[in-house]
Amino acid sequence: MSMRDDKDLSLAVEALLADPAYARNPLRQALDELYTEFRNVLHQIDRVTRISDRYQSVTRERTQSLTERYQKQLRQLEKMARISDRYQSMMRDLNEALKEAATRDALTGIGNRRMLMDRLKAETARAQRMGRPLALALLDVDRFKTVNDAWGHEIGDRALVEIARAVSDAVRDYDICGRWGGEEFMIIMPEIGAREAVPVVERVREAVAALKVATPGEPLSLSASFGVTEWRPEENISDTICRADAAMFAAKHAGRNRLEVAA
Ligand SMILES: Nc1nc2c(ncn2[C@@H]2O[C@H](COP(=O)(O)OP(=O)(O)OP(=O)(O)O)[C@@H](O)[C@H]2O)c(=O)[nH]1
Repeated sequence: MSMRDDKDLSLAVEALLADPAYARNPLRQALDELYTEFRNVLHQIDRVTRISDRYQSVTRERTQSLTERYQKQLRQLEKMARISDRYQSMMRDLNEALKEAATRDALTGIGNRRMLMDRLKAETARAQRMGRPLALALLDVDRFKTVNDAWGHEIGDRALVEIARAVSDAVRDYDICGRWGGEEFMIIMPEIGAREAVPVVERVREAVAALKVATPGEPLSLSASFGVTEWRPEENISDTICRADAAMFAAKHAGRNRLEVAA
């Protein structure tokens, strides 16, 4: 029954009940009771409808606010994930830079003593595993104190930079060179023994001797003494280094600008 029918029926029933002509009609009492019951039912339906509407609107609001909160948290999480990604990539770059700084010599730009030690460990392990030889050379610049004394520390530094470049350029692609400390450099030569290392080191010696470092006066010539040896299977790397050092001192005593081999 539509709202309109409902209203018309109510009006009709009320008119019938109010009409004195039907006051004694035996059906009037039953109609009155039925009508009262009908009004009560209508009233209850109305209440239930209003409660249901209110419940629906509360539920809608709650769902909406939950969705909003969820979206907000999602946005915050996305932002945090972006920040974390950026932070991680910064940490990676920083790590790389630190690693680079920790293994590079600040003055000459070639590897430092730490890099040399790392590579020595790796190369001896590899030589041991593959049963291959490994040669090592130590280079000490001759009378370097006189360079500093005559031209000052700055020109001394420039000379070291040029020596580092000359050594790097003269060795083979797969050789490893670095600054061992002060005016000392090391060359690690995988896959060859001391005897085969001689021409390589001789080339390095000639390259250093050919350098002409600019000074306010005459260009400065330099030379270096070399000790060459090879790693013996099973031996500790510090023993190999000691042997190369002793050979280098022998080269100094023999007149400098030369190499000595300790097989
Ligand atoms: N300019 C400069 N000089 C350095 C550096 N590191 C070490 N030296 C200098 O290198 C010189 C090494 O001198 P010595 O060990 O006495 O030996 P040398 O004069 O080279 O003589 P021999 O080794 O006997 O041929 C010292 O004067 C150090 O101050 C550096 O980074 N820059």
